[in-house]
Amino acid sequence: MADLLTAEAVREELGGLTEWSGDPTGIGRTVQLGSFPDAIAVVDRVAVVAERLDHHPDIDIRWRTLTFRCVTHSAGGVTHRDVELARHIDDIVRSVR
Ligand SMILES: C[C@H](O)[C@H](O)[C@H]1CNC2=NC(N)=NC(=O)C2=N1
Repeated sequence: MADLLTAEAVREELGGLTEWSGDPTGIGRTVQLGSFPDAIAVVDRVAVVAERLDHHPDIDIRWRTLTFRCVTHSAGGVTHRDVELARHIDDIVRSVR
Protein backbone atom coordinates (compact mmCIF):
# COMPACT_ATOMS: atom_id res chain seq x y z
CA MET A 1 0.00 0.00 0.00
CA ALA A 2 1.48 3.32 -1.12
CA ASP A 3 0.76 5.32 2.04
CA LEU A 4 2.37 2.87 4.49
CA LEU A 5 5.15 4.58 6.45
CA THR A 6 8.60 3.03 6.32
CA ALA A 7 10.46 2.10 9.52
CA GLU A 8 12.53 5.25 9.05
CA ALA A 9 9.44 7.46 8.62
CA VAL A 10 7.79 5.94 11.70
CA ARG A 11 10.95 6.66 13.71
CA GLU A 12 10.92 10.27 12.53
CA GLU A 13 7.25 10.74 13.42
CA LEU A 14 7.81 9.19 16.86
CA GLY A 15 10.45 11.88 17.43
CA GLY A 16 7.59 14.37 17.61
CA LEU A 17 5.30 12.08 19.62
CA THR A 18 7.32 11.72 22.79
CA GLU A 19 4.75 9.63 24.68
CA TRP A 20 4.43 7.12 21.84
CA SER A 21 6.47 4.13 20.80
CA GLY A 22 6.17 1.58 18.06
CA ASP A 23 7.26 0.47 14.66
CA PRO A 24 5.71 0.05 11.19
CA THR A 25 3.23 -2.50 12.60
CA GLY A 26 1.67 0.04 14.98
CA ILE A 27 2.26 2.92 17.37
CA GLY A 28 1.01 3.04 20.94
CA ARG A 29 0.80 5.04 24.11
CA THR A 30 -0.29 4.18 27.66
CA VAL A 31 -1.69 6.91 29.88
CA GLN A 32 -2.93 6.89 33.46
CA LEU A 33 -5.74 9.32 34.28
CA GLY A 34 -6.81 10.49 37.72
CA SER A 35 -9.90 8.33 37.92
CA PHE A 36 -11.98 5.82 35.98
CA PRO A 37 -14.51 8.53 34.97
CA ASP A 38 -11.65 10.67 33.63
CA ALA A 39 -10.35 7.70 31.64
CA ILE A 40 -13.81 7.11 30.18
CA ALA A 41 -14.13 10.84 29.39
CA VAL A 42 -10.93 10.55 27.34
CA VAL A 43 -12.29 7.48 25.53
CA ASP A 44 -15.57 9.31 24.87
CA ARG A 45 -13.78 12.29 23.31
CA VAL A 46 -11.48 10.07 21.30
CA ALA A 47 -14.59 8.30 19.98
CA VAL A 48 -15.95 11.61 18.64
CA VAL A 49 -12.68 12.46 16.87
CA ALA A 50 -12.29 8.91 15.53
CA GLU A 51 -15.74 9.07 13.98
CA ARG A 52 -14.98 12.44 12.39
CA LEU A 53 -11.69 11.12 10.97
CA ASP A 54 -13.25 7.73 10.14
CA HIS A 55 -10.12 6.31 11.73
CA HIS A 56 -10.27 4.40 15.00
CA PRO A 57 -7.66 3.41 17.57
CA ASP A 58 -7.57 0.09 19.39
CA ILE A 59 -8.16 0.93 23.05
CA ASP A 60 -7.46 -1.14 26.17
CA ILE A 61 -9.18 0.13 29.33
CA ARG A 62 -7.93 -1.04 32.76
CA TRP A 63 -9.44 1.02 35.58
CA ARG A 64 -7.84 4.45 34.98
CA THR A 65 -5.09 3.30 32.63
CA LEU A 66 -5.67 3.49 28.88
CA THR A 67 -3.53 1.98 26.17
CA PHE A 68 -4.04 3.28 22.64
CA ARG A 69 -2.72 1.59 19.56
CA CYS A 70 -2.96 3.22 16.15
CA VAL A 71 -2.57 1.21 12.97
CA THR A 72 -4.35 1.47 9.66
CA HIS A 73 -5.88 -1.99 9.51
CA SER A 74 -6.90 -1.70 5.85
CA ALA A 75 -3.31 -0.85 4.87
CA GLY A 76 -1.69 -3.37 7.20
CA GLY A 77 0.58 -0.89 8.94
CA VAL A 78 1.19 2.66 10.09
CA THR A 79 0.14 5.58 7.88
CA HIS A 80 -0.06 9.35 8.36
CA ARG A 81 -3.65 8.85 9.49
CA ASP A 82 -2.32 7.07 12.59
CA VAL A 83 0.09 9.89 13.32
CA GLU A 84 -2.75 12.41 12.98
CA LEU A 85 -4.97 10.35 15.29
CA ALA A 86 -2.14 10.05 17.84
CA ARG A 87 -1.78 13.86 17.92
CA HIS A 88 -5.51 14.21 18.55
CA ILE A 89 -5.33 11.64 21.37
CA ASP A 90 -2.50 13.64 22.98
CA ASP A 91 -4.57 16.85 22.75
CA ILE A 92 -7.54 15.12 24.39
CA VAL A 93 -5.44 13.61 27.18
CA ARG A 94 -3.98 17.07 27.89
CA SER A 95 -7.47 18.61 28.01
CA VAL A 96 -8.81 16.05 30.53
CA ARG A 97 -5.78 15.88 32.80
C1 LIG B 1 -15.20 1.75 6.10
C2 LIG B 1 -14.25 2.48 7.01
O1 LIG B 1 -13.67 3.57 6.38
C3 LIG B 1 -13.14 1.56 7.48
O2 LIG B 1 -13.63 0.37 8.03
C4 LIG B 1 -12.21 2.24 8.45
C5 LIG B 1 -12.78 2.60 9.80
N1 LIG B 1 -11.75 2.89 10.77
C6 LIG B 1 -10.52 2.38 10.66
N2 LIG B 1 -9.61 2.58 11.58
C7 LIG B 1 -8.39 2.05 11.50
N3 LIG B 1 -7.50 2.27 12.47
N4 LIG B 1 -8.02 1.32 10.43
C8 LIG B 1 -8.87 1.07 9.42
O3 LIG B 1 -8.50 0.39 8.46
C9 LIG B 1 -10.17 1.62 9.50
N5 LIG B 1 -11.04 1.45 8.54
